[in-house]
Amino acid sequence: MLEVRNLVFSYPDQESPWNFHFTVEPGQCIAIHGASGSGKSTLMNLLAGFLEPQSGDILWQDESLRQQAPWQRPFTSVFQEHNLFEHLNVETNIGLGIHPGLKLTPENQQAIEQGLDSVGLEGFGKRLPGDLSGGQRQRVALLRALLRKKPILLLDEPLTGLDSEARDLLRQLLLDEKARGTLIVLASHDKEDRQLLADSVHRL
Ligand SMILES: Nc1ncnc2c1ncn2[C@@H]1O[C@H](COP(=O)(O)OP(=O)(O)OP(=O)(O)O)[C@@H](O)[C@H]1O
Repeated sequence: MLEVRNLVFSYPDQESPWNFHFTVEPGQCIAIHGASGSGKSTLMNLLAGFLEPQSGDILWQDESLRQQAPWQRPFTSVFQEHNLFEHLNVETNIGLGIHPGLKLTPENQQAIEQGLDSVGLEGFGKRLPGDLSGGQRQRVALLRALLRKKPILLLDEPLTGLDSEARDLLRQLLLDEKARGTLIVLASHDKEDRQLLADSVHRL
């Protein structure tokens, strides 16, 4: 279980701090719902370890993550910026997610190829991110996150701006991922995404 226990955080000069508190089981999706500026991305950054809370704790399988660096935590994330390396092709960007030293096995290579097919990007492996559309970059970032095989996916508006075909494809991919036991924390403005994917909603 993922337990976010009274996680208190405020930016300097902020009047009232956030206090995030919820639990989620493996294989379930919690949607983080709130107006623009309500703190969804802030919560994602606290979970991922990019921001330090003032108090409270994050527990995964009863173990505190507070002292763990971002790379040690059980999360993989797709944030709005996508963070693709512009000078490296799609395959290499995804490969770096699987193995930071790019020591990829033939099985890894095959998973990348099959993964590109599954997100509708067959044959795009050798392209540079600059030669992709926004929606295609988004799919590469999501595939990279999925292939890292971490137990928890942090998704900040992962399907925004995609056409309906790509959206349906990725929604199904996320449902499959849940069925495999992956826990998903999803920040989304989209009501349909929340209805389709989420088992619970945390309102900010
Ligand atoms: N580094 C920062 N320093 C001070 N205030 C910040 C900082 N980053 C974000 N904020 C403020 O914190 C609030 C929450 O921001 P956050 O990005 O978490 O909201 P959000 O719910 O993800 O919004 P959106 O839906 O528009 O992406 C906003 O009022 C924002 O201006």
